[in-house]
Order: sequence, then structure tokens, then C-alpha cells
Amino acid sequence: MLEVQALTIRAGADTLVKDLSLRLEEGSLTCLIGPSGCGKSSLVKWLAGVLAPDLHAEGAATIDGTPVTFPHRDIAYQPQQDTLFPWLTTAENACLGLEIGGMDRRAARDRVKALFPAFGLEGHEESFPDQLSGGMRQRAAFLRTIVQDARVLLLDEPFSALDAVTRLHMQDWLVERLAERPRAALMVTHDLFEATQMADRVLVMASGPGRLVADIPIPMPSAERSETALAEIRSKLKLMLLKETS
Ligand SMILES: Nc1ncnc2c1ncn2[C@@H]1O[C@H](COP(=O)(O)OP(=O)(O)OP(=O)(O)O)[C@@H](O)[C@H]1O
Repeated sequence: MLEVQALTIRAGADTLVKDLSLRLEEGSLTCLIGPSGCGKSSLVKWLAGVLAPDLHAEGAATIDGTPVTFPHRDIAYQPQQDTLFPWLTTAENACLGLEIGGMDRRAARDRVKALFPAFGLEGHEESFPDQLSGGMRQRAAFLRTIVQDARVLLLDEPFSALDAVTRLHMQDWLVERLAERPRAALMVTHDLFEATQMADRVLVMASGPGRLVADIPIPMPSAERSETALAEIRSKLKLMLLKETS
């Protein structure tokens, strides 16, 4: 579905990401892990079309074999910071992606409002971002991304600010929604439990320069995952990360 070929990202003379290629399939949730600073966010930002202007990227991408440039209407992106507009209410922020995509304001409102209870945001539709907790803000940003009809989802540490129970709830919610409506999802996370529980594939990045060093499939359906099998995969991932950070 989405294919990246030979992506290199430079900051002046420094190479941040080098010659990175990957393919994301529809109906697949891929987690991207790697040490801090290895270039995970830079890759995702490039795919979202929001790479900082001082960075220079070379590389190509296709969707279903057709060359694309970013930003692209088939791609929805949740950045690491919630980036809610402080002058818009929670509901208005959550509607933004839909409205930019051309949806009528009332229809966008109805679609996001239906999801407020599942996101623990009910009663906060008219609150402004500075009236929300960090976790609520992150859920509002997640909502803004997930309601879009985009075929590709890019989620950069979408649950990092959530408490443990809410995080588990949102992880399950996302896995269920992706099962109902397959998309190609790429999720950056530092949490190996989250990665092995949710993903059907984990990509490992190394730094200096940023590159992919492993592609680990997790072929089991999430309902059938045994703790023993997942613990084995986590140990393998942990060893890789330790090697990359030592
Ligand atoms: N605008 C920029 N100009 C110069 N260097 C940058 C810029 N943005 C990021 N970098 C550098 O690029 C490298 C990769 O950063 P990036 O945010 O992609 O890493 P990351 O793997 O997502 O890290 P983390 O896990 O901590 O979020 C880092 O060394 C960072 O300092």
C-alpha cells in the first residue's frame, strides 16, 4: 500500500536518517521503536508533510504504486505534542481534520461528538485545551486523527501521556477499530508491552544515522497472543535496543 524508498534526511552536513525503505500494508498495525533521537519522528513527519524547513529530505513514496507527495489526503497524523489550537474548543479541535478534508461542520461535529464518551471527554466538548489535563488533551488529539477517513494513520507516541488504565482502554479501542476498518497504521512507541500487544509487526530503528535494523512480525491475532510468546519477542526487542543504545 504505502511504500517509502531510500529516504535520507539531512540537517546541514548531518545525516539524521539514511537510505530508509519500508512498506506499510492495509490492515496492518506496525509499531516503530528505537532509541531516543534515532529519527522516528522525523520519518513520520516527512510522511505527514510537516518536516521542519531546516531539514532536507531525499527519497520517494508511493501509495498503491502511484508516486505521492506529502501532505496527502490519504494520510492522517497525530504528532508527539498534542498541537491543539488554544483558541478552539475541544470539539472544534477534534473536528479540524474532517473540516480540512471538506466535511460540512455539522456532520464533522456529529461524528466527533459520538466518540467523546469512549474517549473520556464527555462534558468537555466546549472546554478549551488549557482547561483539560495532559491526558485529555492527548485523547482529543488522538480523536482528531482517528475520526478522519484516511487510509494511512501515523501516530507518534499517541498514548504517552495517558494513565495506565486509560492507556489500555485506548489501545484496545484502536485495535478493535482497525479490525473493523482496516487501514495501514504506523505507531511510534517506546513501550515494548504496547508494541507487542497491539502490533502485528515491529520495526526497530538504530541511530547514527537513523536506519531500520529489524522487522519483527507478530503473526498472531491479538486475542490469541500468549504472554509467553510475547515475552520472548519483548526480550528480543529489548536486547536489540540495548545494543543500539550501548
Ligand atoms: N529541525 C531540526 N533541525 C536539526 N536537527 C533536528 C531537527 N529535528 C530533529 N533533529 C535531530 O534529528 C534527530 C532525530 O530526531 P527525532 O525527533 O526524529 O528522533 P526520535 O527518534 O523521534 O526521538 P524521540 O524518541 O526522543 O522522540 C535528533 O538528533 C534531533 O536532534
